[in-house]
Amino acid sequence: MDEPMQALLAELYADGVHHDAAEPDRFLRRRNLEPDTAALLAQLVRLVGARRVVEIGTSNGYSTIWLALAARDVGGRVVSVDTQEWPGLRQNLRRAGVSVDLRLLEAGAYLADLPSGSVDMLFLDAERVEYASWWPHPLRVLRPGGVLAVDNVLSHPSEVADFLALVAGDPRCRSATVPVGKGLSVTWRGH
Ligand SMILES: C[S@@+](CC[C@H](N)C(=O)[O-])C[C@H]1O[C@@H](n2cnc3c(N)ncnc32)[C@H](O)[C@@H]1O
Repeated sequence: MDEPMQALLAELYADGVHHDAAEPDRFLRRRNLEPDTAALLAQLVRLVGARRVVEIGTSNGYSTIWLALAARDVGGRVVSVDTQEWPGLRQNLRRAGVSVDLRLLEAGAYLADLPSGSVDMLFLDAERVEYASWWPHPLRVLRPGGVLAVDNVLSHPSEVADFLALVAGDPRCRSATVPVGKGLSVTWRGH
């Protein structure tokens, strides 16, 4: 990544931390991904060669930019889903020079409508307690060999426990928790 892009991402992240510290309402905080987690996620996109990347939880586009840069490296694209469009989102994507397919939808409904096996990498970063209610679609939409990544599994274990138990109960899944940022669960979906 070149220096101007590194500087833009550092600026967005610092601005988000500053914004969130002054915002008492959790639902109005940007809650951007930690930079180390974002870097790992982006590298997974490249390693997997994930051309069809879906992100659940766009916020103002911080993690989306990381994912879109990586997807572009492997000739892919990102669809990012959120129930609302956050101030500054389109401007941030424009500044980063990335093109992303934005969907203003409830994620459970979006995933339920996707064809089976149509996604190479799915990243969940939304309201964690809702994930289990989206089952089986988060796994169904992944192609064999695809990857499911879930943030906050160490910071909010009880909120993701039901969902991770569903994943663990599927014999096709091989999962690992990476102690980066707030804890990233990474699952490989086998055949
Ligand atoms: C933690 S923030 C996402 C942060 C973002 N990934 C980043 O790193 O910049 C969570 C986002 O999920 C969205 N969200 C919450 N529940 C959702 C749902 N059911 N469907 C789609 N988006 C949802 C919220 O509006 C919010 O923007």
